[in-house]
Amino acid sequence: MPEVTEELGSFEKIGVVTGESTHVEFYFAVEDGKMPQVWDYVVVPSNELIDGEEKRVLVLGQITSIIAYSPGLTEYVPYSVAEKLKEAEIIEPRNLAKVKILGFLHNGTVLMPRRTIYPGTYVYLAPDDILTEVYSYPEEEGLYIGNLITRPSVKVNLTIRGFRRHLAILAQTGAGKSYTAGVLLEELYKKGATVIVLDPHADYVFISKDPEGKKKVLKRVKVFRTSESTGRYTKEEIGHVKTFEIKFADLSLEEIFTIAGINEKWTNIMKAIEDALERLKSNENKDDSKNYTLNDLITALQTSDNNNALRALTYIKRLKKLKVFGDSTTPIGEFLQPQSIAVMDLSGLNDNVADYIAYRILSEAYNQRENGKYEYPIFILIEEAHRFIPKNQSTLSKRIVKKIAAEGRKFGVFLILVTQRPQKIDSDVLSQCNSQIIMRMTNPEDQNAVKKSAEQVSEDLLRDLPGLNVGEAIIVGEVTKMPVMVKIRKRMTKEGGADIDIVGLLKKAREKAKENIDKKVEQLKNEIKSFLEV
Ligand SMILES: Nc1ncnc2c1ncn2[C@@H]1O[C@H](COP(=O)(O)OP(=O)(O)OP(=O)(O)O)[C@@H](O)[C@H]1O
Repeated sequence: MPEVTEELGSFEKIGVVTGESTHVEFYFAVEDGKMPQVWDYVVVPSNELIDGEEKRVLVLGQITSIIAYSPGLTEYVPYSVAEKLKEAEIIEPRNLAKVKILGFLHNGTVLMPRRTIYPGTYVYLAPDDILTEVYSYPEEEGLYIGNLITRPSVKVNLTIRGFRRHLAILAQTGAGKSYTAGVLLEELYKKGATVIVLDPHADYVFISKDPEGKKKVLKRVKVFRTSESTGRYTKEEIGHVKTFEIKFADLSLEEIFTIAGINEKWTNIMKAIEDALERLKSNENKDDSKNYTLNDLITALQTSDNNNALRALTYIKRLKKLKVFGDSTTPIGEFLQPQSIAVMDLSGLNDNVADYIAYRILSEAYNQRENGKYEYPIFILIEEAHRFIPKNQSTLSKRIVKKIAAEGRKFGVFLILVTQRPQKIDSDVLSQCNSQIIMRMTNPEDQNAVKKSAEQVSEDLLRDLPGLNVGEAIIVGEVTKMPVMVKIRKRMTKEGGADIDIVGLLKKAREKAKENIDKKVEQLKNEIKSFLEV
């Protein structure tokens, strides 16, 4: 921001501070003829003590409401008087604007003022170049997410450094969460990130293609599916799809216990399974000692004369429902490549299967970083996060997501959680997300859940949420220097989950219905004709 000198003369003056101010908000009387918009940005000069030195600074604020009134037309003016004032043209409408202070820039960081803005201070519309400076970062770390809602000419960047403390994208359905997450994926890819996407609705399976689905725009994208999964889109529609599978014999004993839901206190059951596996291993010739299948284990338990083996069977049989066991294990290395996006398409799978796959991929990816086997940071995008980390309910993936939320930043594993049900998600994990992209949200319970999870989310901000349009977001937290209201930019890649074209599809349905009737009529005519000919 420029030093505050007389050059403020080139700024557009729009009012004067009036009434009572504090260091967090002030009011100003809007100059006649000026029409600022709610959510637009203003600057006011002020004095601050910085490192023991008095400095003139420009404090940036955002207009949170504008009250229009007329000194003559008070609430209780009867109609007859109001009409006379109007006829005499002495209404004199006035605007009073309320401003929330956002802070001032000092050496690239934002500081909050300690002094109140004095009544009588001139208020200026914040020039574009000041706003651009506030919402930009060096090329290496800035992610271009969109433009200011009130100033489309100002680009808004987020800092990739803010992802160290995880991010949540929260909004009601249809507000534009997946679209926004897609924009983030494009930006993360440009920066060289390794991204794993858990995708229950196949919203990201086209992320490699341009919006028309014709050209490949992101080169290193892989889409995985289990062999039994039918998915939302066909393999031909997506292009290349890789099979994700796990060889049963590759599971450790602990993994078998965990996924079968065997409590660590049930030592007899655990022992029976361990013995059965030992028998399977020793039965096989040495070369294929790791070739036994889940069915082999079930048979081994069934044929055992040990009662505990029969008890174990109930739990082991549950694993059959997982339907991810195949001839080999997809190595985690397939998901972890520098500058790449790996999309695990979970569409069409039931909750338990999706949960197990999420648990397996996240645990392995986390281990790779924890043990220093993979050297680059990993970003994990979890769509429909409430399904994997529900409140008051335990799932396999919840344990590992909680671990990543608490310790991931130490090892360079970062979460991006996407959900339309903030109230249904584990509140510990949500509050570990130090940045939020919040879009339209009208449900008060969801608003409250968001408020509880993030200290930067104020009542003011919650009040604004229902007023956001599709594709507009409020972004708070470590990814931005100051809270910001953004119109998310256009995607350069194809969406998977775009809203269906109801009008177009219904038109096709009518045409199809007519075609069916015409066919039927034609058929009847032919039948009558052949009947008459007989
Ligand atoms: N920034 C944007 N620019 C243009 N169109 C957008 C934008 N954001 C969202 N849309 C459109 O709005 C519709 C809903 O978006 P999206 O599917 O991302 O919403 P969602 O919040 O993820 O919904 P759901 O919870 O149902 O998955 C889509 O058709 C999408 O194309």
